[in-house]
Amino acid sequence: MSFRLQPAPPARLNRCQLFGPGSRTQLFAKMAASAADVINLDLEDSVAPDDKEQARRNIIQAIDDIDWGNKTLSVRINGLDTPYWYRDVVDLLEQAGDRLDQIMIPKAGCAADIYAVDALVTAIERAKGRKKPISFEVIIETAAGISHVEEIAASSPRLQAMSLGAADFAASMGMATTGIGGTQENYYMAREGQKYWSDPWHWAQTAIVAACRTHGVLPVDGPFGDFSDEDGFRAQALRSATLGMVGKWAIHPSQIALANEVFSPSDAAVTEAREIIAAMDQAQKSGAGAAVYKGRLVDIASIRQAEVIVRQAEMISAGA
Ligand SMILES: CC(C)(COP(=O)(O)OP(=O)(O)OC[C@H]1O[C@@H](n2cnc3c(N)ncnc32)[C@H](O)[C@@H]1OP(=O)(O)O)[C@@H](O)C(=O)NCCC(=O)NCCSC(=O)C[C@H](O)C(=O)O
Ligand SMILES: [Mg+2]
Repeated sequence: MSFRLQPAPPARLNRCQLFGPGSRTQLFAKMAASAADVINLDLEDSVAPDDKEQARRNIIQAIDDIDWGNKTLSVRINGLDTPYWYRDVVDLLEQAGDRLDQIMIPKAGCAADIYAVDALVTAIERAKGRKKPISFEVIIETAAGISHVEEIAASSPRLQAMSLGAADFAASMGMATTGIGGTQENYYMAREGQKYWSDPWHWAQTAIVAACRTHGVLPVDGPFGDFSDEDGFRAQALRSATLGMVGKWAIHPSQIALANEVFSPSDAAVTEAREIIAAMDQAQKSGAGAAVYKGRLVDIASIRQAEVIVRQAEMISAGA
């Protein structure tokens, strides 16, 4: 381990982030009653320009009026290249109550983007005497964002989570696809007449996970566009979880249970993790640095892997 220790990410559940447009008020109570860990009320791309001001008012009212339970409540503001974002921040921070937990900054391109929002939020919090500091989450969804992913992850102590936004990412990168997440028809290897599909999002996801883990931020997989494709969503989510991401967005209620299932360790995985920790405990007591568990090597690194699973299980049972 480096002299500089890897910071722990925020100890909260982030298995599913459910999105809904700020202009569709009839969805808000359904979102609050859902099984998602995080709610994202949207002011950005799911809201038409003519509806932006009304959507902002809807969200400010709903933050105070609706019982959001113990969910993390986040609002996605407009991008810093638009005329809307500063008013989103000012109105939210000046008019919404303390139930608002987080602001999501889309299309983050460099650390200075987060610095700008932080400066504005900090000034309003002080001026208004807001007691609870607002946290941030960002979306990496541009070529600039992925190029500067590490400086963005390190940009502010307010930053808790970072998502990959596959739709805008594909557009910004000039990728030859209109798909949002998942394997793509033309992204394959060919061998002996057979096609083997690969994952075009893999490298961006691993870059995000590495940046997040370096700076104690939660790495999250973004949207999967085809909400009628359960198998496709599950496969994408399983790949993300395997790479170290902690959760995934849902753009439709049908995706919530799938995300919760994939990003919650199974009972068997938790039992195995506890057994590995116990096996290593025994080994260390007898002076050994490694042990054999179910015919395979486990060592001190296995304890750290197992502890990730046990910690996640403990958070789930504490939140249940
Ligand atoms: C995608 C939708 C527009 C579909 O809406 P709708 O046609 O109403 O769906 P259904 O008729 O199938 O709905 C069934 C019931 O579920 C309720 N519902 C629908 N959506 C939600 C929701 N988001 N939260 C809670 N409940 C929801 C309906 O009201 C029906 O209820 P009932 O009648 O009582 O049975 C819609 O789902 C939607 O608007 N989704 C969110 C879209 C969104 O926010 N997009 C932004 C995030 S993705 C993005 O921005 C891309 C990213 O930035 C990137 O670049 O990658
Ligand atoms: Mg986007």
